[in-house]
Amino acid sequence: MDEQKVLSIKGLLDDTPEEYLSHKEKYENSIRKSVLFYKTLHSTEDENMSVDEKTKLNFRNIVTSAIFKDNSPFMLHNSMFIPTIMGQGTDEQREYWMKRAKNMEIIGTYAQTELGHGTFIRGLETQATYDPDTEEFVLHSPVLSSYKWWPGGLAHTANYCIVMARLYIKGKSHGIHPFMVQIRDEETHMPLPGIKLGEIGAKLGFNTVNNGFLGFENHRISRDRMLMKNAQVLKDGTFVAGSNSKLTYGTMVYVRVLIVSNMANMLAKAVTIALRYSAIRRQSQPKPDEPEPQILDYVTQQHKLFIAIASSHAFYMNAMWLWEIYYSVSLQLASGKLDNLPELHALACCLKPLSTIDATAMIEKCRLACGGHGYMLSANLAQTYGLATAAYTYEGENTVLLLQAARSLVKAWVGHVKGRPLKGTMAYLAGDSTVKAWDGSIDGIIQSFKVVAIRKISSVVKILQDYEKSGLSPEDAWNKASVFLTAASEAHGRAVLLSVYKSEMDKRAAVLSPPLRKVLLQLVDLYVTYWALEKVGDMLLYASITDKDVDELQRRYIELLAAIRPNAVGLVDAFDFRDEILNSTLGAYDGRAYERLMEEAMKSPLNAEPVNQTFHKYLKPFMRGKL
Ligand SMILES: CCCCCCCC/C=C\CCCCCCC/C=C/C(=O)SCCNC(=O)CCNC(=O)[C@H](O)C(C)(C)COP(=O)(O)OP(=O)(O)OC[C@H]1O[C@@H](n2cnc3c(N)ncnc32)[C@H](O)[C@@H]1OP(=O)(O)O
Ligand SMILES: Cc1cc2nc3c(=O)[nH]c(=O)nc-3n(C[C@H](O)[C@H](O)[C@H](O)COP(=O)(O)OP(=O)(O)OC[C@H]3O[C@@H](n4cnc5c(N)ncnc54)[C@H](O)[C@@H]3O)c2cc1C
Repeated sequence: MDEQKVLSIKGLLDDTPEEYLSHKEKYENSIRKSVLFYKTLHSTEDENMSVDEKTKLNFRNIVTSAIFKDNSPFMLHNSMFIPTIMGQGTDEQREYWMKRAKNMEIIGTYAQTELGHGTFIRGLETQATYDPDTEEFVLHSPVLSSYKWWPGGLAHTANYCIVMARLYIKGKSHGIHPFMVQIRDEETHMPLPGIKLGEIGAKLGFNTVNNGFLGFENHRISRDRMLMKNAQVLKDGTFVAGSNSKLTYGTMVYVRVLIVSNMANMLAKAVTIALRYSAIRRQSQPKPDEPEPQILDYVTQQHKLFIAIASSHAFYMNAMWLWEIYYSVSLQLASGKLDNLPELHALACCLKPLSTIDATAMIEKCRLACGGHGYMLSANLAQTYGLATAAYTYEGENTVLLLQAARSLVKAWVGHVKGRPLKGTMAYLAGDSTVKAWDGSIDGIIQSFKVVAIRKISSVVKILQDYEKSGLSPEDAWNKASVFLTAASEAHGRAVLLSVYKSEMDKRAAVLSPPLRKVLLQLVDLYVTYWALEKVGDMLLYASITDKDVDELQRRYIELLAAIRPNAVGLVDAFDFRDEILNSTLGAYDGRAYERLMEEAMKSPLNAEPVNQTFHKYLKPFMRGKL
């Protein structure tokens, strides 16, 4: 990614901090910058790109979107509108729409969630009724709850959008399908007739993404606006179903994979800020005859921050591994081979939740590790948290996705018990389900996490079966057991995260210099040891760990923190974020945090004058008893 080129764009960086702009000004400023950015670095994914190039592009989009401190109103254009055209359009539709979308002749978004439904896609109420007489679809929002609600860029930015709507033909519902809908006039940008648009209001974050609402009043579109790669409606209204109704959910799988790499990037940003600040901040005097130490020398500070470095590496390695699987399954789907789609879906339903749960918690921990200055918006930690925590919810709320993964794990386990072979990332479920004696090596601990997953999956299946034997319906049994179903999915996800991180690092270790290999493998060791201590209950229950082993693990963990300390600043410098991307008074490379805090403070509009006009208008009369 040519950051120099991006950062050389005049006007891209803010003179007035966004914090002091109004809600409306923030949006307008973000549009201004997005246009500048795209004009200079306009690039989108090309279907002929190699896996590596595609992944770099996704990373590039993620990194560049960081410039905005919040996300761009163009975000959905890149991350969902274009991927949906690519994944759901016929060759002809792709040919036409990809050209317009890539050239930014049109700006799109992805409108699926409604005021009344987000998780339950099969409950979406927006109607697309086929009229064979005119060969058109009539889009209609029958009730308020059917209004599209949330899509990024929908309010004032996009002039087209993918609408996920329920298809009706001759009164019969044929499920949810994607429709390309023009929502604003390309010249005037006015909403088209029968279309109501607006903004949903201020949020915890994402305040420049222009999330909006969309309602239809019998709005007509031509038949060729249904994206018909996976299912078709013929002129006479004949419906031709796709090979798998879930193929229309394909964009969500893509974004879930993208989110894992995005979490690696977000966490890397936050720990760079917090760790650099911890290297310059001195506080307290544990040794009376010595100067105040860097707070980075407090082991508790190392405990808060070093796991974030290792986790960012772990998410990155898992994301690159998952991208390979995504692209190979996508190629298989293109040739009609569907049998690896369930595994990809299950993996994305584990890794998206775990990476967002961990990243959100660790970004907040990075903020908390910076004391009062971490609470300043100019530190850019709160905003980073706001962006990350949104990913807990969007693209499939985490609980819901973990339950989806549990569906696959339960099916795999029941099949295994009946003698059906297990494959891919679930093959280990056929392995040994006991740990005779604790093995504290990295591979031994990873094996213990696999045993924990096996035991949690097998025990929750037993709970389900007992409930069903007692007369409960499968649905009620499932709901009753759902807390432990999500726990089983989390255990599987942990086992995958750990084993992929280790194996991907091992692959790379061979080409690393010995000093670099040593440091990176220390991070793997730290990650595995940290999680063994975090999940010590599971280790006691299922992995034969003794109190002596725990004591040994704790000492190893402390030694690892000490071993990593000398390289800690180098490890975050290696993320190679430029100051403009970090956008943080605390994280700048030169370490001049106090000067930057003061510089940013002086940009507050309140500091433009020594006495604010409210003194004469309110305070003085009030203090003189005259109000
Ligand atoms: C200028 C700079 C610009 C920079 C631009 C780029 C910046 C990029 C930065 C960051 C990257 C990320 C940013 C993305 C931003 C996104 C914003 C948010 C968008 C959204 O949120 S879009 C809406 C997302 N909504 C959801 O995800 C809804 C979640 N719900 C569901 O997915 C489904 O309802 C469900 C899966 C929970 C249930 O579906 P359903 O009821 O139909 O199915 P079930 O009965 O449960 O299962 C049946 C069966 O189907 C299988 N199944 C389900 N889903 C899938 C799937 N997706 N693929 C394959 N198979 C699937 C399921 O396993 C069952 O199988 P079995 O019967 O068990 O065999
Ligand atoms: C910042 C942001 C950006 C977004 N951008 C877009 C966008 O561009 N396009 C778009 O279409 N959507 C977008 N969304 C919407 C997002 O996809 C939905 O918010 C998400 O799918 C969750 O749906 P919901 O909000 O309706 O919550 P609900 O589905 O109502 O869920 C609410 C809560 O109920 C519980 N719950 C729900 N279902 C189950 C279940 N089956 N089992 C157990 N518990 C359950 C969970 O605790 C869940 O958190 C965005 C959301 C956010 C926050």
